[in-house]
Amino acid sequence: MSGSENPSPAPGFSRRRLLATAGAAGAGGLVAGAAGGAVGASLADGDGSGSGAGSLSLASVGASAVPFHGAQQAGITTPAQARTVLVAYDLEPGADRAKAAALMRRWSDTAARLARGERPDADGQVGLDAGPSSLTVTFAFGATLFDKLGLAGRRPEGLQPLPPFPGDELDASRSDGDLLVQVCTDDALVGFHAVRTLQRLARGTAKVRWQMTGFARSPGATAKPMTHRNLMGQVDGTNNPKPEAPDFAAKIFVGDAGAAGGAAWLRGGSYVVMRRIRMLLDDWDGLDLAAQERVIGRRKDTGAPVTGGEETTPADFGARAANGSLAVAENAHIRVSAPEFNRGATMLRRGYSYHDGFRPDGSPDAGLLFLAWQADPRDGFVPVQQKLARGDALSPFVRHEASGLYVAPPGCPEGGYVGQALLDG
Ligand SMILES: C=CC1=C(C)c2cc3[nH]c(cc4nc(cc5[nH]c(cc1n2)c(C)c5CCC(=O)O)C(CCC(=O)O)=C4C)c(C)c3C=C
Ligand SMILES: [Fe+2]
Repeated sequence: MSGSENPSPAPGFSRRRLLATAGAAGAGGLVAGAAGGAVGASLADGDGSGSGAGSLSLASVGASAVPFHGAQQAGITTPAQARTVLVAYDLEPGADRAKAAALMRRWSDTAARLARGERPDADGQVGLDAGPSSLTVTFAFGATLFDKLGLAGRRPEGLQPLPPFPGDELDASRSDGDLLVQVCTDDALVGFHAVRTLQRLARGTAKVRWQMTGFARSPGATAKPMTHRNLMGQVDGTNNPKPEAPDFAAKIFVGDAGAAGGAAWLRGGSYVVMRRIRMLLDDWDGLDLAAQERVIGRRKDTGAPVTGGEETTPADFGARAANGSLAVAENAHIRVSAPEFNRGATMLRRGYSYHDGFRPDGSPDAGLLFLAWQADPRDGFVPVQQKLARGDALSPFVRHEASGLYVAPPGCPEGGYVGQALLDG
């Protein structure tokens, strides 16, 4: 049943009591846009004003809602929420196209309802009390799904296995998968609730292959909205492509060329590369500040290029130090990865930090769940990673431990479901 057919709000969370307030803060230079608008609601007071004695207001973080339906799926250009759970699924043996289509409809309907703050059927009540907390659920398909469903002829050309890269130490059991579900939210309990609900709905059709959990800054944790910091302490996301740039959509979403052949269903979709990248933080901590800044080519405190200015000042890649050497080193991460040195290769990086305890040697099992969205990985992640793996000053401090390439269909309208043009067509 779709959300529009059964718009039952969570107790104490009626639409009537939703009051528009300020917009959510953008992260990584992204604007909140329509999908990032926040709404505030009062749960316990009678008139919805939130001002009654003893009343409790649902804070803007909890009440903020991101629409599920739209031309593109939410969770791609949405400013990064505080939490993510990535869950990859494999189809159960014998699951055919009809079963996969039914699952995508169940998942889409439920994700839309959860994103509005409504409770799913047969709810375990974990989601009581909280608002949607900017929940987004984003669905994507791996190459193996097309083969298993007899849809090899409609597999888009960009969905080839990623080539091996020098230095890869990939764990197959935490890589790939027929389906990827990215759940993002500002509240961990809301995230668990969504993940658990979707997993229950998959029974009989798909089973979990792997799961990873990541985190970013919580809204309000910094004095003003700012680009996130990663676990190495760097400001990370500064030079992401900006949604307002004229070529943004062409670089990030699949256009006519990428939707050629049997892949017309993909127009408006996007490819996502997942890399679980462990940071060798004990080694990194052994570098002094100047050396750390040389590795990236940016200052740690402000995120500004080492050639001067502020965070958003373009790096001066031609500048030389007093001794004549390049100010942004030949192997500095921003020089090796920048679009201007990679034939314009562009991707929207929307990664999350992870920390899964400590390894037997005492080093943190921590790093970056790197997630990069692009119109075609052959013109985005692949050439850039080929270069980084060979000549990036950051490489000695990171290990790529898991990998996946998936294609996210375009968004769906109310009454439709994600992937419908492929699975029904
Ligand atoms: C293949 C693509 C990339 C991988 C893998 C990658 C890993 C990685 N990056 C950082 C930290 C930073 N990256 C920064 C910039 C940056 N990184 C990539 C690509 C990959 N990074 C690009 C395309 C860019 C933008 C370059 C530019 O145009 O200037 C930065 C600087 C700030 C920013 O612009 O975001 C940092 C810091 C880590 C720690 C990491 C692996 C763990
Ligand atoms: Fe990077």
